[in-house]
Amino acid sequence: MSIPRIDLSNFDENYEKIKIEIIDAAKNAGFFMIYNQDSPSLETISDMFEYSKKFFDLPLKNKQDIPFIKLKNTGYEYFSQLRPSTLTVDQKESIQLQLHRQNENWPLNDNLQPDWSIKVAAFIEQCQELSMKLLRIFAEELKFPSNFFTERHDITKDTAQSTLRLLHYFKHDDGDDNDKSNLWRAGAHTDFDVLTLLFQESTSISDVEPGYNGLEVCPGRETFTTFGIGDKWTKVPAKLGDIVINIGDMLMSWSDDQFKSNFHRVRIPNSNEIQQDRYSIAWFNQANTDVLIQGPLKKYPKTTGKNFIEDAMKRNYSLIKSKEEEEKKNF
Ligand SMILES: O=C(O)CCC(=O)C(=O)O
Ligand SMILES: [Fe+2]
Repeated sequence: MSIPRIDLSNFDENYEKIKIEIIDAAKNAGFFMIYNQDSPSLETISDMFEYSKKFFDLPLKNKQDIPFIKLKNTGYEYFSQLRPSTLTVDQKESIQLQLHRQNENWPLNDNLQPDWSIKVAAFIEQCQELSMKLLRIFAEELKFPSNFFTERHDITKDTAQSTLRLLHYFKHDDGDDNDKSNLWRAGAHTDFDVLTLLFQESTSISDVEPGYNGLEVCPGRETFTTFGIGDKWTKVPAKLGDIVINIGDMLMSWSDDQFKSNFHRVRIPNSNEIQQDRYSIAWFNQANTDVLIQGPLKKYPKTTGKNFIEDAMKRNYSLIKSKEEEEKKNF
């Protein structure tokens, strides 16, 4: 299966055509790529990767000054994200940033400030604006008012849950001959959120460079409750400027499973491939904590933005526990 690539140029004039392409992609692949959006520009995206690297280049102890707070989904983590699909931790470090927590849990390091926070905040606002343009399409398809999702994703309120995540996957040592067969940059998972915008990096927009690749998606998931993992994976080449969009579990539920939240993963390059660090940036749109979530067909019981995320975390945790038990038995 190929991943649809959708041209967003002249968005207002081409709205109806773009809408058809996006809805088709959301109902089938669950993933698509967009390009030629007004904003963020290629230059802004490329600058964001430099700001991201500036942060990750800080000494570990400085990064750890911004602790990861699970329930707030904010802060810095280092080799700590355990995936139910693999029972191993992702080979990465990442920081999650929310606009309304700028004075609470953002890096204040002198090497970054003053412009780091200003640039990151401006980027968040651009991601938000682009996301709301896309979510209008989903709202209309579900016969909700056009601004339905915009009103429910207010990132200026204290109840906001949307998050920018800067990710850095470490380059593996050539000399390291430990078994990597079950190690992943990001183990297979679906996203909990409504809609994810994922920015990948390449040094040139025309050439795809194998060293930055690794993202793979698995289309064809039927329902978010099964945790079923298919085995046909499609490669999504890294290309600066192509924004990868995926539907998350929250929108799948909100659409009574019409839009598909699909599994994806990031693999470690094989020994015969170029070895290099990988950086990516994700913007996760999540409804405010107090928003009521239920699809037009009422397929699932009504829940709130807060409970939806907490339940997803609990489900993940219990899946890890039951898989660990199973492995112990088989040992
Ligand atoms: O880095 C990537 O390409 C994917 C990241 C991802 O899927 C996630 O953080 O949810
Ligand atoms: Fe993801």
